[in-house]
Amino acid sequence: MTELLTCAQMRDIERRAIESGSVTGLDLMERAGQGIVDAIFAQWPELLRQRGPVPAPPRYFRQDEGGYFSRRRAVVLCGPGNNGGDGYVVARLLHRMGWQLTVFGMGEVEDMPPDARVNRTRWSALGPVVPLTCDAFLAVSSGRGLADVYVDALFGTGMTRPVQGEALKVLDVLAGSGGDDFASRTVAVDAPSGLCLDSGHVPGRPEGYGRGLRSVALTVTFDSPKVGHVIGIGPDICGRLAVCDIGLRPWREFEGDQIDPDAPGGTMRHMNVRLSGAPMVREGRRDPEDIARHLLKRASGGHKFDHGHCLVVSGGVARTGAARLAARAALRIGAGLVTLAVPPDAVAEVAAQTTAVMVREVTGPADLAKVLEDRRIRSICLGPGLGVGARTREMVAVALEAGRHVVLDADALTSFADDPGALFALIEKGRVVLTPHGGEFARLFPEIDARLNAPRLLADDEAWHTALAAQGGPLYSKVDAAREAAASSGAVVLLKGRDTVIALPEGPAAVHAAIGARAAPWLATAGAGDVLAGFIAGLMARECPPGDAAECAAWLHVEAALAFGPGLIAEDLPEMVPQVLRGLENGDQPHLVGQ
Ligand SMILES: NC(=O)C1=CN([C@@H]2O[C@H](COP(=O)(O)OP(=O)(O)OC[C@H]3O[C@@H](n4cnc5c(N)ncnc54)[C@H](OP(=O)(O)O)[C@@H]3O)[C@@H](O)[C@H]2O)[C@@H](O)CC1
Ligand SMILES: [K+]
Repeated sequence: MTELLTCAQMRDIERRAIESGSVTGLDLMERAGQGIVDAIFAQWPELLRQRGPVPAPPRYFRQDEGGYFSRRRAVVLCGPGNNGGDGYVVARLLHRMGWQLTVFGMGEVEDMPPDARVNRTRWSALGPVVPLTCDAFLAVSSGRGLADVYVDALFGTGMTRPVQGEALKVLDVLAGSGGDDFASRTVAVDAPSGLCLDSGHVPGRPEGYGRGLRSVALTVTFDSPKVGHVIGIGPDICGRLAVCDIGLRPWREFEGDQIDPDAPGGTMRHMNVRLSGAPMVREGRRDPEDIARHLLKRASGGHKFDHGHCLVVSGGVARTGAARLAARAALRIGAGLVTLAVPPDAVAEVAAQTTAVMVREVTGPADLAKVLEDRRIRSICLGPGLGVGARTREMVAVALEAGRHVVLDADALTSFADDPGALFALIEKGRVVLTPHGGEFARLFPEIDARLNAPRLLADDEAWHTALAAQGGPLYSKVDAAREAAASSGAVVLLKGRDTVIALPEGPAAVHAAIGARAAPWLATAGAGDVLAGFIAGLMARECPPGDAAECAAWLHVEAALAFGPGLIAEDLPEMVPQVLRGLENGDQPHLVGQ
């Protein structure tokens, strides 16, 4: 589990650190620059070796700095802010190693923030700063061939608006629009410039720069990944993500697990955005892996009802497959008992295809209410294959009014498209999980969805967002959207995708990013969502709180898919659960994003 930070949170940590007097902004910038250089040599160790006979050092090379002269060449693009400041440090450190540098700069030195200004001035004592233009950039490559490394230090967490002008032209070329492969030699400082590290979008360029999604080789960020590295197109354009510790740990200790709604945006939030599947960096809410481990501990000698009874409501004849998948998933995740509530005409169909799952004939809402008089039923799953319409709405109402833990998926969500407020009015906080995909989310939360998909609309819940609104950024993110949806509905919202976001009505959110070593593209298969809903229902039957159940289910879903591999169909997912749990028991490492 890794904590993700927003840009405002990162700035806040930096401010606290500097205000403490223990560290200066210059120290942090030096550490950042050194971290980038270290990451470059970790990525390309061959660059540490000398290439060919060593030529005469250029005029500005200073032996007294202890360097040696190398044939290695780097082009460093420095922006007008502290991201650029990091770039100037990198240039100086590589120069000290004898590298030949071409350094491009934006803006005037006197307009730069103080630490960046110091480092630009330090660099200027060693070599020129070439004003950044596309022609100048192209001239360097066409004259001398590609450099060994390109450092993109134009904009980082301070990116406030779409990139334009010469910087945009250069970023397009860097991303390969001219046919040259700069990207595989590019290291991005904090972010590929132009990427909004809060939303994972590139303002004004939904497909990124160049000819479409093109990843840099390496992105080096500081202290923690930012939200934008793992959602939206962030994972597509960041390449390998290296996280560099610049000694800020002591200033990121903060209290509580709640968002203070009145706090200015920069105020720290505890574990409010987490990335599942990466190494855990701090204690907080339970990790999905820990929850899954806990599942292994079935009370010995316990009765099946001790592990919860889960009810899955099925659709009619020829539409029972989805509910059967969900029921199987609930059973595999360890619910003691799973019952399928089936309309009379479909009983024979379901009975013929299930064994361990029980079948109960349920004619309609009144009958469902009767079944729910059995207090041993702890959780209910409605939606998969249920059909869209009034009957489903009534069944959902009965389930929600029964005071159990409920997961609503698919048709149970779409049935309320005309009147989502009617659904939200029935939701008791702390008991319900909604699992929409993008389309279902749009039906239930049309206004939030419009903001999410409007390319330049802003989150307005935070002061800094408001302040930046005048300048056009940052973008409203999927995390913002899921949070707002959870707050307005009172339910845990699991907004599906490769970057699944799970938001609790109280504010905390987690991102489950199926990227890197956790990428499981074969999980996009019919019925996979039904299985996810079943996992959540099964976990809630086992008294897992809804937020934990949603996180653990999302994690297990991907673990199961990874354990099976390509060729997976939805039926395989529940069957992989024992293997995944066995792996946890044996202490096997789960798949980590960073691998
Ligand atoms: N926080 C930390 O702990 C540490 C942070 N560190 C580093 O600092 C970086 C953040 O620095 P930062 O805040 O100065 O922002 P940065 O990304 O340089 O951009 C701001 C400049 O760009 C400009 N600008 C923005 N958008 C633009 C556009 N589209 N087109 C044109 N101009 C645009 C903007 O202009 P303005 O909006 O003010 O007019 C301003 O001049 C962070 O990513 C990391 O690398 C490290 O040193 C380690 C410690
Ligand atoms: K950058």
